[in-house]
Amino acid sequence: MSTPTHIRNFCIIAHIDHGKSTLADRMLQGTGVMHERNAREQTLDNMDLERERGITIKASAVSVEHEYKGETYELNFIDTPGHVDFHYEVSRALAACEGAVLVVDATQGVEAQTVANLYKAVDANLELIPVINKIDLPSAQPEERAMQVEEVLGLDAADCIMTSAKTGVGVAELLDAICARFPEPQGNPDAPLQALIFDAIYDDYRGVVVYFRMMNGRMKKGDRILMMGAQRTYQVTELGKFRPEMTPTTEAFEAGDVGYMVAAIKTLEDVNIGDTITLDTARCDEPLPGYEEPAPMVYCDFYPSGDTQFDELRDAIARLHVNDASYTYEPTNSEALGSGFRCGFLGMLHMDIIQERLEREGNVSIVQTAPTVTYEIKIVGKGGDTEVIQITNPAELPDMSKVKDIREPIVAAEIITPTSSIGDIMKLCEQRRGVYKSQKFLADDRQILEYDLPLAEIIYDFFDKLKSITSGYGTMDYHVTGFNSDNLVKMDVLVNGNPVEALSLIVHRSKAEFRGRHLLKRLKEQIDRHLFEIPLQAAIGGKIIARETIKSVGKNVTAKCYGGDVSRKRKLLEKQKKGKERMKKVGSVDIPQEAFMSVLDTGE
Ligand SMILES: Nc1nc2c(ncn2[C@@H]2O[C@H](COP(=O)(O)OP(=O)(O)OP(=O)(O)O)[C@@H](O)[C@H]2O)c(=O)[nH]1
Repeated sequence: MSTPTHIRNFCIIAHIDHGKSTLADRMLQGTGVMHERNAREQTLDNMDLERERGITIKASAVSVEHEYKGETYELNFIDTPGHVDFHYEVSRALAACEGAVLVVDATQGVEAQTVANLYKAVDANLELIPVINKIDLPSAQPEERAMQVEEVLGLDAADCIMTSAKTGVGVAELLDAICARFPEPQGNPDAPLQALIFDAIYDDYRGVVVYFRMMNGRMKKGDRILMMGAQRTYQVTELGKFRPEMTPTTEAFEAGDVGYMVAAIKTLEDVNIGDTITLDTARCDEPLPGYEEPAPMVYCDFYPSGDTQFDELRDAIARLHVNDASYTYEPTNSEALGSGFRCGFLGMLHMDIIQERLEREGNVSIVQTAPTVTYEIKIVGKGGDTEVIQITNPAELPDMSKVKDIREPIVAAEIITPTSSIGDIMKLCEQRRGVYKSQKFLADDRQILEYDLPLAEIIYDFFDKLKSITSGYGTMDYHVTGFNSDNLVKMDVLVNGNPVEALSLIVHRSKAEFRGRHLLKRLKEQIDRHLFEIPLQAAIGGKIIARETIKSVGKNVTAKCYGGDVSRKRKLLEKQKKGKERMKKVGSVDIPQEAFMSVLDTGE
């Protein structure tokens, strides 16, 4: 393997869509790993879902060689996601690197996640190279953006490298700067082995494939290794590099190297991202610091639907968890919906992605319930003592006579918006029970607004609202700071007289009636007419606050096609069949998947 003086480990960070993945691809071409002709677009976004959505979900690693001043350097780089839900992936990537390339779109400038990711890199003590990308675009303002990088981020404007990931301009200069400016990895190859697990995937044939960064010592094929957290030993059967496909090597890995390892690991729990690998025979004293466990913010239930059995869903969830340990799951049982899993996610996009990956990669069909946040509940125990419990499901709320206080998670939000939208954004924040903190002028007629907001008020549609108010220019970053009590109540929803726990939610009292009425309207649209009339009711503590009725329908649903149009009739039947695959029966009423998501539309 290369000597540490000629290794550079770095990651690429940026606000979403500023061009990280495209730039990473260009760098692969620039180092001759891929030829332009046969380059598949976005090589590193290798999940189908990533290509379809045009976003990076998982960090991915690649090793390339680059000639600089007549010498060969090995560059190990990790592409990271930009969306706020995937900050956790970014932090993980940073811990395996000495440097970070910070990409800023020359047409957009510094955005909310540019700032957030920069802070993370600085906290991790990484050297930074700022890059102004997309300079080929007519609206690009590279010099102004470089000045903004200096003024807002405190990095030297003169250090910025101007690139176009589209045309390749500046990419060679960037590769040279990486060799020249990023420090070589520290670490002692003669010390006991310490390797950091920064990612893993499950392969049906080879078991868990572990992605790791060597911090100290050496590792080679045949070594008996110990996973320090799990306290399990394994024999390494394959070591390799990402070029960008996994490519086995027979050489030993040394401090500074990045690669993957196969060791016939079939027990998923034995591999924990952030854990330290050492040699079984010459163990290191201490594991590496590892990662801070990310706290899930949003919870929902997954139930098997259609042909999927509970066991199949459990296996799919456990397997995907190896690759993304940031979601949590535990079995749950609902009277109405049967056996399923209560799962926790880092945000709404994360939840969507996991659900879609489970269906695609795990081949299961899922009915998902409405997402909610965690609540802290102060309850009065037996002898009058108070106790605080956390619930992740409104259905778990204890009897209200015992509840002293309901507290909800609060986030500190940083919103970057054009000055022209500032009034409307403030109105939106106030409507969402936000508390104003500060306002700062940024540059080129934009402002940074800081608000404390209840998480429950922003997870659903806040981001869409922000985008539409600012014609797409507003961006936001946030992190949870704590819990606050407020006038919160639980709202139950009854379908045909049966309370459906999966539809109940905790809302602010001042909004309960409005939300209840709106939710029932949406449910009425989503639930098909049955042979009988279905009353829908929203209630707080037994008191009905809103009601709607779904009228009954005759037996033949196709009757409304007036007999004539055969293709339309067929389409309607097909639609019904498809809908049924993702349906849950509550009492005698079929509730489709969409109905469980009705709460996402707050109507505000
Ligand atoms: N004109 C132009 N377009 C670019 C350039 N770099 C990237 N793009 C385009 O910008 C869009 C976003 O690029 P990505 O590479 O997916 O951005 P990203 O930062 O990886 O996005 P996430 O991974 O989702 O955070 C794509 O449509 C790219 O084709 C560039 O230098 N010039």
